[in-house]
Amino acid sequence: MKICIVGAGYVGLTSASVLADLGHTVCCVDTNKEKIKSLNLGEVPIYEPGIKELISKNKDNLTFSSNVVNTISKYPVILIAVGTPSLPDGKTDLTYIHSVVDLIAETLTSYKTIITKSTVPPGTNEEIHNRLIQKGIAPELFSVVSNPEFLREGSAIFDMMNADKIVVGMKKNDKKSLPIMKSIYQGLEAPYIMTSLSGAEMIKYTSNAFLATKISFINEIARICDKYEVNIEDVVRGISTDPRISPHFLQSGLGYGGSCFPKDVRSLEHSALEKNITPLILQAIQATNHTQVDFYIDKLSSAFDNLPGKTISVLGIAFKPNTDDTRCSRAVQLIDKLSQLGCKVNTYDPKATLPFIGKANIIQYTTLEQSVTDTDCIIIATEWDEFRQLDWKKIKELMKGNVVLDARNCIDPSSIYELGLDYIGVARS
Ligand SMILES: NC(=O)C1=CN([C@@H]2O[C@H](COP(=O)(O)OP(=O)(O)OC[C@H]3O[C@@H](n4cnc5c(N)ncnc54)[C@H](O)[C@@H]3O)[C@@H](O)[C@H]2O)C=CC1
Ligand SMILES: O=C(O)[C@H]1O[C@H](OP(=O)(O)OP(=O)(O)OC[C@H]2O[C@@H](n3ccc(=O)[nH]c3=O)[C@H](O)[C@@H]2O)[C@H](O)[C@@H](O)[C@@H]1O
Repeated sequence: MKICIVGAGYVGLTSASVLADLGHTVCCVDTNKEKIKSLNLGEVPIYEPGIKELISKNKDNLTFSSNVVNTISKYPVILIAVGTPSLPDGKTDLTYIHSVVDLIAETLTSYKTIITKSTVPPGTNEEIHNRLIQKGIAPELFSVVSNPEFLREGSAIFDMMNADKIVVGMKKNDKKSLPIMKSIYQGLEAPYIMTSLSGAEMIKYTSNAFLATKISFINEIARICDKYEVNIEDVVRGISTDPRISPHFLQSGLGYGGSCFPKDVRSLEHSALEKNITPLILQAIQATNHTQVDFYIDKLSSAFDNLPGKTISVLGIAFKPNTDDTRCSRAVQLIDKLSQLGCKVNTYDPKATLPFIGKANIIQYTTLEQSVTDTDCIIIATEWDEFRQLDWKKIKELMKGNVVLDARNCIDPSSIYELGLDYIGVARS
């Protein structure tokens, strides 16, 4: 099958490499000429384990182009994977989606299956269908399919190849799209969840909102445990043998970040408010998440007579391990807040780069050793394996002070205490 993937971001590139690996002829297009140029030179503009190798393995049937119109016009299957960021009021910005749909409308002369993989609010795919009709495209010339994506950054290839489901939303009278979707994903052993266009959109938002709920819930419980000197890990162990609860997504820490949970929970709140539903739980999830970084800074302040002026090494910049993505990273927010408080911040990340430059009291180092040297305190802000396995004896020799704040509950407090360092965590008694 010939598939054009629109958008060479995390989802577009993962889809392109996986679908090419499944044997399809794939062209991935993007308006960002620099991105396409580097992809055509064999470079991959994002860090995602395994993606470079998979692109290279499938180079015979995977191409990249910045000629979006030309490619869209030639391919019968268009998979849209462009960004859907938040507007200031939380509503989803559909500008990129609309511009792709308009390009499809301009060039459509033979039947196309238009698949929306980007996360879009309930009602969007119906709007896409109506937009094409309003532009004079005959309904028998196209089908719109909602096919949301559930991969995680850092394990994107694995997640797509081992999907636990393939959600397909279609219009009631659509008889053509299901066989096309099944042949696109032929080779993946995942159950199909069939629903309406808006049903598929709601499944995606509900999934992300539910996962974000688990995180904010456990962070709130950790705050209570902290006051009663109870170890949060004991509590999680104690509840998670119950299959109704499960052990997943109950890691307390700085809170959720990334390009999706913050924007998608806000977007779902916005969709609810538009229909006069007050989404109290969605609002509470966000309120807890927004105050997590401050909660950790308060904990840190209690370890010093005067926090401003101290030199702090923040280990981790990415919003989670195994990615270079810093969008809505809690680590970045922590770095920014500490610098605003008057601390000197050294930072280091194995893959990610600070999204801002030129702040006098923030320095990103290229080695961990440089970042921790002569610091009063070390904060683990992203739980990269490299930070879980630190040689704390060596680190202690490099540091000036003796405080370690584990903001991701990823190190064993006893290994820190043994060396005479002070371990600070939330609910890690
Ligand atoms: N990042 C993730 O882990 C996941 C993201 N999603 C959803 O997938 C969508 C894409 O997310 P990411 O891949 O992270 O986005 P991204 O921001 O990494 O990439 C989007 C790409 O689309 C390109 N683009 C924008 N307008 C275009 C146009 N008119 N024609 C061609 N290319 C265009 C941009 O230049 C950019 O390279 C979003 O809706 C997101 O919510 C869903 C599941 C996982
Ligand atoms: O729609 C999306 O974009 C994707 O959003 C998340 O994937 P992702 O953002 O890549 O990463 P997660 O592993 O879900 O982590 C999100 C945030 O939650 C935090 N988190 C995660 C798990 C946990 O137990 N505790 C916790 O604080 C992470 O540190 C990170 O900041 C979902 O897990 C994917 O299923 C979904 O496809």
